[in-house]
Amino acid sequence: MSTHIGAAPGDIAETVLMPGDPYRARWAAQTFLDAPRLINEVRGMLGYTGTWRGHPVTIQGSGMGMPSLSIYANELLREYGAKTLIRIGSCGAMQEAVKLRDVVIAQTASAASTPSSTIFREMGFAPSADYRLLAAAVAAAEEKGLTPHVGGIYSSDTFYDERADLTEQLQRHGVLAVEMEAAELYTLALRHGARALAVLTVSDHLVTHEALPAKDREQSFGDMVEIALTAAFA
Ligand SMILES: O=P(O)(O)O[C@H]1O[C@H](CO)[C@@H](O)[C@H]1O
Ligand SMILES: O=c1cc[nH]c(=O)[nH]1
Repeated sequence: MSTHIGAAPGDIAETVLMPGDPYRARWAAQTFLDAPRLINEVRGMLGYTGTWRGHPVTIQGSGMGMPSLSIYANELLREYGAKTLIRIGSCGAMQEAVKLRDVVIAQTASAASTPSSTIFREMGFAPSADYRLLAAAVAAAEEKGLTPHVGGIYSSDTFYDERADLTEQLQRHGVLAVEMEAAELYTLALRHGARALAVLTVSDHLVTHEALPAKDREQSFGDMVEIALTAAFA
């Protein structure tokens, strides 16, 4: 057990999928894993371990925002020996060409600050995905007949953003989508010699103002789960 995860040491796989929503963790485990079993419910942050095509996989909720993700990712990396962490999250599209329900694969994640920012002092560190995982995820998406958007995303500290000027600058620089965890996940994985990637589905649109209901965010983003699983074992 770690401070925030109640699993026994051998109960967590080296490959961990991390949705923000603990109920998405439950849905994904029950839908895509064989013999999923609950391995964590501390604070209601559900985690399940099962197998996918014979490979052990854990799906553990991260909560919303980088401080919460940082707690779970740190404990998974330091105390449970996780080696591959793939975020499966929702996001808000920032470009007109990125449509509702499209898949976004994050090559880089820009942030104004992360829980790791203080250790870099004056340095603007560039959190980036593991290249081979990224390439495998793109191939897996294309194999499914999808055309994923691949590029930079923005990991924000706010869902209800008040910085229209910042959004505009990020859009000018081609940022595809906004979410709230990937930059810290990438930074922690790089620090601990692990692989990380964020495979996202568009649930909101910052240009058209479309938005999907909560149930859809929890239970309808199956493509990104299958892409993440396929990439992890490619
Ligand atoms: O759907 P999840 O994975 O939680 O991700 C996105 O949704 C939450 C905000 O609604 C934030 O956590 C953001 O990153
Ligand atoms: O951070 C997020 C996540 C989903 N949708 C958004 O608009 N922002």
